[in-house]
Amino acid sequence: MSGETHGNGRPERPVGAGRSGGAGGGSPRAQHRRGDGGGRGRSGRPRQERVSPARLVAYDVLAAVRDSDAYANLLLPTRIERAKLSPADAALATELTYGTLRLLGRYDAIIALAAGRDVAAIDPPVLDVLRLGAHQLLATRVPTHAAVNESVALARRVAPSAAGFVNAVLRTVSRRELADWLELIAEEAGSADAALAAVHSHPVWVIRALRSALEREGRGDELVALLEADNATPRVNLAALPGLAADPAELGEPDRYAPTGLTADAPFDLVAANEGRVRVQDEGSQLAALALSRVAPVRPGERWLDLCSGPGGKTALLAAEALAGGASLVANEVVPARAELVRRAVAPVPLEVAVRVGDGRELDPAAMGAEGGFDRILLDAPCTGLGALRRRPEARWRKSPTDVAQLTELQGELADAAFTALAPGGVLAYVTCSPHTAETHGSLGRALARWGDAAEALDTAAVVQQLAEHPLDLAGDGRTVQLWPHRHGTDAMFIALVRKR
Ligand SMILES: C[S@@+](CC[C@H](N)C(=O)[O-])C[C@H]1O[C@@H](n2cnc3c(N)ncnc32)[C@H](O)[C@@H]1O
Repeated sequence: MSGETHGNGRPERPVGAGRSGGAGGGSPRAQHRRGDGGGRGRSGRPRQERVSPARLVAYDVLAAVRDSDAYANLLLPTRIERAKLSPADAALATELTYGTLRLLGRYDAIIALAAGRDVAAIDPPVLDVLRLGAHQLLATRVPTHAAVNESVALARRVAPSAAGFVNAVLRTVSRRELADWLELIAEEAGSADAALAAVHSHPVWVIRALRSALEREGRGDELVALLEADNATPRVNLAALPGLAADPAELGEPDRYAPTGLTADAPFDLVAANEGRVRVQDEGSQLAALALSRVAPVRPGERWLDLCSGPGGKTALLAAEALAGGASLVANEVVPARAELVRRAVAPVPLEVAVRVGDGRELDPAAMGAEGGFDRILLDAPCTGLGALRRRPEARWRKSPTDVAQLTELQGELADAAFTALAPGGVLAYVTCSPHTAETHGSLGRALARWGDAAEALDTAAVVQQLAEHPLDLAGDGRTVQLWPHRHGTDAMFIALVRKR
């Protein structure tokens, strides 16, 4: 990790001195005027130095995330393919992109100190070059000279007149170890939460939401472990569709909890060889789908609904379970492109899964082939996704508390529609990939209050413990299950099973 090869001397002057002057002196715009970005050849034209293709791809994705709200996990693979990167370069591009996006809050605090100015005063393309450079210097084994020189060369391409500024800021960054910088940015922060936010690179409101979710379990002291887990690269976890693929133990290393889950040395080869019957899927997502399919033995002819199914990861697992038990399955999704992904996800399962494109709040079970209602409904509700921050590196910077208010309203409406569409005796699984208590206990608790005696909260923990391969360390009264990245190695999935009386 950090500090193995880069210089660790002291800065030539205290970082605080940068407050007035900062590295490189003057604003990047002033440098544009002075032209101390250098980088002109004899012809007077800007020099085009070679930048490694991996760094170009990483910069390209950061720029698209910034300018076009792109999703790094969707864009990166296509950019890697287009640039024909070797496996080693693809791994570097992935590390640089994901690492920089996850730790962007930390790097911005460091860059602000090193540059002596707020990052808002730095042109966005220049800032992205600095963030990429800071990540290489502070979190990778890239040698200092390579990290700085490549960043300066990149700056010459995307913001030529700021090359000198980039050089100066990154040289300042390189003069301290990561631990020193973390101490400094914590000291500079205005409050304890702001210090946690800067050091662990999460927005303050997310830190508070995660703390409150942990404190609800009496485990507030696990906050830092959770923040660290959010910043780590998650393992590539697979699901072997039961009855359609070989057992996890035959394919690789079985997961600790999900009976369908595994890891493998060459996961993508395994996925390709199994043509959709082995899929990439978080272990917690598998447990959520299985909690519904295994809450009780399946009676042949049962009718199941996956209400918010795109892109279809849980639908595929439910489809395999429905096929084995003789149930039917309808998948609903409001976004047509995501419904198409659901169709692709279920294609390898030899079960006729009807995929409906529509708003889950407007359901007519009879028109969907379930006269009298569905026997099992999965509501994997749209949510902030705060439980999957390791997987969606830019997500933490895109969400805001306003989203929570809008989403909890939608969650309540979808839950009411799902409960109405249940047959008497039917079971609803309310699931979020967020541990935010407003989206978990808040949305669920209000729904249960509305449904009154018609609803019975089941012992979800007992169901999940029963199906898991090893006992899970769970908190709470059993009516809900909250999984955690730092405790279970899964996304922070929330699962609650409710029966309609
Ligand atoms: C958390 S994701 C579901 C993930 C999915 N279960 C899986 O495992 O792949 C929530 C989905 O709900 C969809 N959605 C949002 N609002 C909806 C609505 N009103 N009706 C139906 N689906 C909706 C979103 O487009 C998104 O695909």
